[in-house]
Amino acid sequence: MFQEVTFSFREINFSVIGQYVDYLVKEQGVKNIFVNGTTGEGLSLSISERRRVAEEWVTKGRNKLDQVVIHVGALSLKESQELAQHAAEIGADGIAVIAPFFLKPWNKDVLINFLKEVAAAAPALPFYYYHIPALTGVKIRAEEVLDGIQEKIPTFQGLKFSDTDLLDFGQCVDQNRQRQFAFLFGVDEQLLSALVMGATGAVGSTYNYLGKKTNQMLEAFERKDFSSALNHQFCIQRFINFVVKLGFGVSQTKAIMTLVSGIPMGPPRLPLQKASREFTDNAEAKLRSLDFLSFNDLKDGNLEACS
Ligand SMILES: CC(=O)N[C@H](C=O)[C@@H](O)[C@H](O)[C@H](O)CO
Ligand SMILES: CC(=O)C(=O)O
Repeated sequence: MFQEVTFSFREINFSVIGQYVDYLVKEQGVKNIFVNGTTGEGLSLSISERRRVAEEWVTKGRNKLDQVVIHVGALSLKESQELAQHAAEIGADGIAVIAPFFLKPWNKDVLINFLKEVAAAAPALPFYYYHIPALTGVKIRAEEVLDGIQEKIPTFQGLKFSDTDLLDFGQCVDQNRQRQFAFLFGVDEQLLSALVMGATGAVGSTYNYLGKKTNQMLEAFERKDFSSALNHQFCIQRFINFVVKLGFGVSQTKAIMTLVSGIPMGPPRLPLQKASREFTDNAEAKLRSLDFLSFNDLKDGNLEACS
């Protein structure tokens, strides 16, 4: 959600967050929000911007959203603690932390020591570890991180797992069956497989615009209608597979969010670059042919349509 100010710098447009809360709840059926993570370019924001974004989501989401979890990971432990404490002060429902990714923890114990210090700054808030090895470069397996974590971090509540290693994910679930952890899966195109493995929820970028579709898949899974759950997953895959081939990342996600919601997300911030017009046009055509965007003039005889 950035507003173009000059050619080289973008400021956050806080004023659309309230509108976006209503959009997510009403149009996408999304009532749990993960703030300042990957999609929100949390690591590209200043600390004061992160504080303001968090405040805006918590305030505008009051009585509308179920949970607002703030990502407070940072390279500086001190900054991370400041953000954790701030999340507690504003009444957020939880905090999440990625592994520090410049000077990196080299083993599980060191990573836990870091996470523990952040969690201690918000001792009343549920704590989530955000595992995203492809972006942090910290490849310590989540299953190892979770082993004994509650003794070190009493507020530990769950894992946000953004990786395709379903052996690791499955073992996280299997080894912690007696504990009431949340296992939140973060690879949207594989969510159904993760549900089978025991995922209890999902956090992902595509739920901004495929939330409704994904909820249909979750409902089908709940009623054990696996063939329609699979149809929904395949529909979602068709779209993601298409955009992945065009080059898909946070910038492109932002363009699609603007397109589908009609609420201007603005361009991303450097080092990211705005998605090309060509990308957006192609993505839009695909969304229409899959019937993910309404007023579809291809409806009759459209074999690809998903709904
Ligand atoms: C790297 C990244 O951004 N991961 C997101 C969540 O963690 C996902 O939601 C993906 O954007 C999505 O699965 C599409 O590949
Ligand atoms: C998509 C997601 O999980 C994130 O923005 O961190």
